[in-house]
Amino acid sequence: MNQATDEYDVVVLGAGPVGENLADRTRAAGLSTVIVERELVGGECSYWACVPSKALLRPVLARAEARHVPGLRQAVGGPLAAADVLAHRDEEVGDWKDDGQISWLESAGIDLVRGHGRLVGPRRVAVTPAVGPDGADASGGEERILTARHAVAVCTGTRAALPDLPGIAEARPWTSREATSSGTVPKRLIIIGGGVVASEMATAWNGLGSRVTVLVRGSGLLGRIEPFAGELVAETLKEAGVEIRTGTSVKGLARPGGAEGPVTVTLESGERLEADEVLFATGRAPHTAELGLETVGLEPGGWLTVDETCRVRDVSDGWLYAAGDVNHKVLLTHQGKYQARIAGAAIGARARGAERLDTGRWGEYATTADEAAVPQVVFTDPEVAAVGLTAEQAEAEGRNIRVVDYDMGHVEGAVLYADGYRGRARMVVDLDRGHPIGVTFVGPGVSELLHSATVAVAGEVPVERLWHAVPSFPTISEVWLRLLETYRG
Ligand SMILES: Cc1cc2nc3c(=O)[nH]c(=O)nc-3n(C[C@H](O)[C@H](O)[C@H](O)COP(=O)(O)OP(=O)(O)OC[C@H]3O[C@@H](n4cnc5c(N)ncnc54)[C@H](O)[C@@H]3O)c2cc1C
Ligand SMILES: NC(=O)c1ccc[n+]([C@@H]2O[C@H](COP(=O)([O-])OP(=O)(O)OC[C@H]3O[C@@H](n4cnc5c(N)ncnc54)[C@H](O)[C@@H]3O)[C@@H](O)[C@H]2O)c1
Repeated sequence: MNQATDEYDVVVLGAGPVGENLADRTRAAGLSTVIVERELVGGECSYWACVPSKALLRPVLARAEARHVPGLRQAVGGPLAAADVLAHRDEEVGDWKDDGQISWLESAGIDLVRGHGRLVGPRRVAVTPAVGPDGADASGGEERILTARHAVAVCTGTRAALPDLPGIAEARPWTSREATSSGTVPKRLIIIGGGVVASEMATAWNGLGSRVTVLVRGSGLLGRIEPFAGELVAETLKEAGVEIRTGTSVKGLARPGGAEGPVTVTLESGERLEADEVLFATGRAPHTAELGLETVGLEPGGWLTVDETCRVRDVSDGWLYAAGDVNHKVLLTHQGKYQARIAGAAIGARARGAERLDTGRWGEYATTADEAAVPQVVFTDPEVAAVGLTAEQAEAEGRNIRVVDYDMGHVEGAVLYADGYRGRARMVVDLDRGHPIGVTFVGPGVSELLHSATVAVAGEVPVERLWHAVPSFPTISEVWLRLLETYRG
């Protein structure tokens, strides 16, 4: 194999949203930057995760809301036009082609090398030909060595983690990839898992016409969020016809009739369930097994542990960074992009010779929000929007807290938004610090409310000052006023 060598200031591995943002920031800092991608520029998020899932969910949620608006509900009683929804999803992912993203890379002055990248010693990356999504060798056939004067940033993301169950390979289960890219609606779909992917995909495919059964190992949905959120989502899913079985474990799978035949799932109890497809929504595993980590003294296959600037710990000279899903701090696109902005700026500052960076709490070069103020919207019916700590997490940290709950069905803006509005809000206040450290909303239309809570939590806005942040009448945001009134008594 031929070998070509190129030198850059920064080499970024993985062109998902995080790699793209990191490369953008190092370019903005005046550093020559190359990005290596083995599949599609734009990453999992653009083609098999955030974007297609939300394209599938939008009509489902819009219809659910419209069904609660008097005068409108009669117009939206029928089924969704599934073929149109799937076609729109295909458009949103650019038919799984990355031309648009490539022109953006060019406009930003970032070089692209297609292929599988792996470390071959400190500051050195080998890129080997990768098979592109259309089956073609996408790298031009030669191995390239890229050397980095200042930094290598690993932004290689994750893949779906599958449990080791008898028959799982032969059963060819769906992962998040098939669940977000399927061109047909299965008649019967079993979903294994009770987290975010399971809840969103149950909402989407049930809305598109599948008969959905969700098998949850634990006691309910959305275990990392305030319990009332998962409870209301489960209640609404059940009302929409989804079967949810909690405390249920799977012990094996089979697809005896081959690819076209149904799949059988055997439960620990011995009961067998049949479906046309089975989706495993059982978490993520990092893309670090074939990254050459052993050549720089790190264990391959695990999550990369980083400091507050996203610099990988235990690598001498501090030239290796890891941002986004791969460092396991927070598996969310917006938070990975936040890490990318901070890591990119830190790489730039260090390349300019800065000796001490402000990495203190909320400092310019510290990813403090990863610990204190992570926002997340779950696009279920109803939506869930949460930032910061749950009451349980705050108590586990030993915080002196007060928890304030409010039934959003009593907020005039919510009453006008949807007939029979069901929703709840919770604010967790740190009594020693005097500001909210966690806020959770569940209810129709709450996603756009979340940023107000994120500003309050990240800004550490005192409760007394929030009293002067007047929400408009009659919006759902008046829930803030009700929470504050309840807090004050
Ligand atoms: C179904 C689903 C829905 C989601 N919805 C949301 C949502 O609504 N909002 C949200 O914030 N988050 C959502 N997420 C999470 C989100 O997708 C991830 O947090 C995000 O994609 C992480 O970005 P990343 O750039 O770190 O990794 P990725 O998006 O995974 O990108 C990594 C890139 O690196 C490439 N790569 C890997 N190894 C190599 C290598 N050795 N050489 C070259 N290239 C390599 C991959 O091909 C890929 O393009 C969702 C996840 C799933 C599964
Ligand atoms: N809207 C959003 O923000 C959004 C949407 C989708 C995904 N995501 C992100 O993607 C990540 C992955 O989502 P996910 O739902 O796959 O993971 P998750 O960690 O949220 O949930 C995994 C679920 O699978 C269960 N599970 C794990 N192993 C199992 C097994 N062997 N058998 C049965 N159940 C098992 C867990 O108990 C849990 O309920 C999340 O961290 C999430 O932040 C975000």
